[in-house]
Amino acid sequence: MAATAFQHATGTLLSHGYFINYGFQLENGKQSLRLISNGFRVNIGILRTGSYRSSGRKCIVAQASSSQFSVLNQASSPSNDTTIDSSKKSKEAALILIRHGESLWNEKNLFTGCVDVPLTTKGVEEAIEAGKRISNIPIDVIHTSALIRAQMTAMLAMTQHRRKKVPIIMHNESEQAKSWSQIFSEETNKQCIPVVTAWQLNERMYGELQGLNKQETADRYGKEQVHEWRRSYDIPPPNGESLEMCAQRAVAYFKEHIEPQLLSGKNVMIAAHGNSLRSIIMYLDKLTSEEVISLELSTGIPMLYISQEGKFIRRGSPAGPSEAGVYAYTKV
Ligand SMILES: O=C(O)[C@@H](CO)OP(=O)(O)O
Repeated sequence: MAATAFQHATGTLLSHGYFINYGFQLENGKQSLRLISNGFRVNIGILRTGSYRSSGRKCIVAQASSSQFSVLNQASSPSNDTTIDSSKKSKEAALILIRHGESLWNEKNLFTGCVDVPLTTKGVEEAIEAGKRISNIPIDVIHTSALIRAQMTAMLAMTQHRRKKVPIIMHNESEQAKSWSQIFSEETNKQCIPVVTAWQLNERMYGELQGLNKQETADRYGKEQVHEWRRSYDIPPPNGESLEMCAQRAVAYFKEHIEPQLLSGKNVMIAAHGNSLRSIIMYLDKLTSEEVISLELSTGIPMLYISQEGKFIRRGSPAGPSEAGVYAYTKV
C-alpha cells in the first residue's frame, strides 16, 4: 500500500499504539513524516503501517520509514518553508517540565521539602539522560527553583543540548549582583540561555516532616495519615504547606512570569519538584483536586507541552534522539 501524500497538515497520527496530535507533513516520495513545530522540525523515523487523520480524512500510511531522527533549527531551515513560517506567526512554544533527578534524601527515603539537598550519582545520570531526550528542542529560557537539586538537573541536562548554548544564572537579587554579572558582548549574549531561579518553584514546604523517614513516619502515624499528608490537595502536613498552598505560589509564578514568555513564542524549560510541578500540571491540564491526588512524577523525566494561543497541549515525554519515532507522544 502506498503512503498517501499529504502536505502541511494538522491532525492526529496513529501508529504503534501512540498518537501524535500535531502538524505534520508526509513526503510521499521520501516515505518520511515530519512533525513540524515552532522553530524546529522532526523527521519521524520507522513509522510502520498505521493510519492518520486530518481535516476529517482518514488516510493509511504503509511502511513509511526513515533511519534518521533529526531536527533542523529554524535558522537552518529553508526560508520558503511556509509551515514553519506560519507556526511562528501563531506563536506556538514548547514548554518542558522536568522534576529534578534523584536527591540524596530521595535515596534515603526522607521527606525533603525545602531542605536544599543535592543529587546522587544516579540523579546526575538521570539529569544527563533527560538532557538527551530534549537535546533537539530549542530552549530560550530556563526557570528553576531556588534549590540546588533542580538547578543541578537543569544545568546537567543542558550539557547534552545540541545547540551548545550556555545556561547562565541570572542574579537579580540586588542591583549590585545584577550589575556585577552583566555581559558586554551581544554575540556572547546570543549564545547564552538565561536561567531564572525562583523560590516560588521550590518543593512544597513539608513542615515538621522534613528530615523524617517516610516509612518510619507511616509506621508511626499510619499509612493513611501519611498518604493524606503527602497527596491530599488541601490538608497540610504539620506546620507545612498543602498542595493547594504550594499551588498558590507556583501557579501564580507560572502565570506571571512564564506564561507571557510562552505567549511571545519563547520555548521554556522548568526544572522543579514533585509537588510544585504537580500543581503546575494541575493548572495546565485543568485537573480537579481529586484527579491531582493520583498524579505522580518520576525523577528526571522531561514532559513536553505545546503552548498554543493560550492553551496547553500535553505531548508526553520526549523520546531520546536516537529513538526512532517521536519526540512527543502519549500512549493511547
Ligand atoms: O520529600 C519530598 O520533598 C517530596 C518529593 O520527594 O516527597 P513526596 O513524594 O512525599 O511529596
